[in-house]
Amino acid sequence: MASSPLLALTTGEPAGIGPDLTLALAASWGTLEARVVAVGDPALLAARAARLALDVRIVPLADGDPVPSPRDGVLPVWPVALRAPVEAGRLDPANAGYVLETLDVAIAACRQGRADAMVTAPLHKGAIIEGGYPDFTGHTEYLRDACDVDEVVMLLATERTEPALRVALATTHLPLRAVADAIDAGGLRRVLTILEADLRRRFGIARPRILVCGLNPHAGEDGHLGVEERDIIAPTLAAMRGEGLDLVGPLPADTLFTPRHLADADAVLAMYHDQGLPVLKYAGFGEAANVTLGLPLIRTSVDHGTALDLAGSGRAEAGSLRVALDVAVRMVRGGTSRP
Ligand SMILES: NC(=O)c1ccc[n+]([C@@H]2O[C@H](COP(=O)([O-])OP(=O)(O)OC[C@H]3O[C@@H](n4cnc5c(N)ncnc54)[C@H](O)[C@@H]3O)[C@@H](O)[C@H]2O)c1
Ligand SMILES: N[C@H](C(=O)O)[C@H](O)COP(=O)(O)O
Repeated sequence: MASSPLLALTTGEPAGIGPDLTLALAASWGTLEARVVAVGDPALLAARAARLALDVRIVPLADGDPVPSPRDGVLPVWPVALRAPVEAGRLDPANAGYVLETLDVAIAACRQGRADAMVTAPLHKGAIIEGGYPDFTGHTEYLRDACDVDEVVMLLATERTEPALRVALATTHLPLRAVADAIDAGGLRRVLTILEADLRRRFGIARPRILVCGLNPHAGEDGHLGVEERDIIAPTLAAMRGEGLDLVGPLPADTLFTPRHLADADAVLAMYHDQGLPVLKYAGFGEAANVTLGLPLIRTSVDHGTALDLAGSGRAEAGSLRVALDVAVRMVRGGTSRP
């Protein structure tokens, strides 16, 4: 029998809730149809397990050791050494290099065929930047550069809604002031091309219908409240419709996210982070996954951040990490129409 998919789970910011959530899942893997190897510091994980009173045995693996099938109370680990001691809830930028090394280990494993997908627990962007990586803006952009591709697309998805809600972003981690300048026809075309292709390839949707938000209030009000819809978004959508894509818009974002529009949509493309993600998180926080499209590997993540206020408390909820693992398994298996 073929072995189940192998997921490399990076444990994220060591002072945050990533270690806690990883351990909570390892205490009881449930119906997970995959093997999981955590990527992180074994001593950190053992200390956090003790603090949380979780009965989880940390099993560091050496290069080439097989990753066993999941067993409750056992967490296999590909070891990466912390750079500085960790106190739950207190950031130390000295560990920026540690966090990035966990990503590098998982990326290499996926690219070399030693893992089928990577799943990432949250990191703290500010701590990475202050730790000596001033250009860092997030996993999404780091993966784009590490995999040497020009463009990637951030998509968050939840099944808590009916139908499932998937929201992709035309721009990711940018100051709001820079958003309008970042929207151009070439970039929008690249994002839509990746989104449409990966909805087919990774999610098994034969002909995805994508709703596209305008940038400005009321989608620019015919050019009276902004010109990006008239000059960039509408012409790009028209051209790509002519190439066979099922694109609707640009629609006013305030009413796009209503049941009438969403009923037959496979995804929404929002123009910027806080146009799309608050809606997705309002609908599905704790039961959503973040997926990076356009990569030569599969990467999923949680829908939340490092929650420093909860680290080490036992009060962080592992629902989104569990969804991220399940979505990765489905993507490895060649896609599904959901989520
Ligand atoms: N995938 C990722 O790596 C990722 C995702 C989002 C945010 N971040 C980063 O995390 C850091 C903190 O971001 P933030 O404060 O905006 O968001 P956050 O998600 O860390 O916290 C927002 C609120 O949600 C709560 N919360 C978050 N996760 C929870 C969980 N699993 N269970 C229960 N409550 C939870 C927190 O306690 C807090 O009240 C930032 O550096 C941000 O960039 C990383
Ligand atoms: N934009 C994401 C969210 O709000 O959930 C988050 O910042 C994570 O981004 P990366 O996966 O690029 O780190």
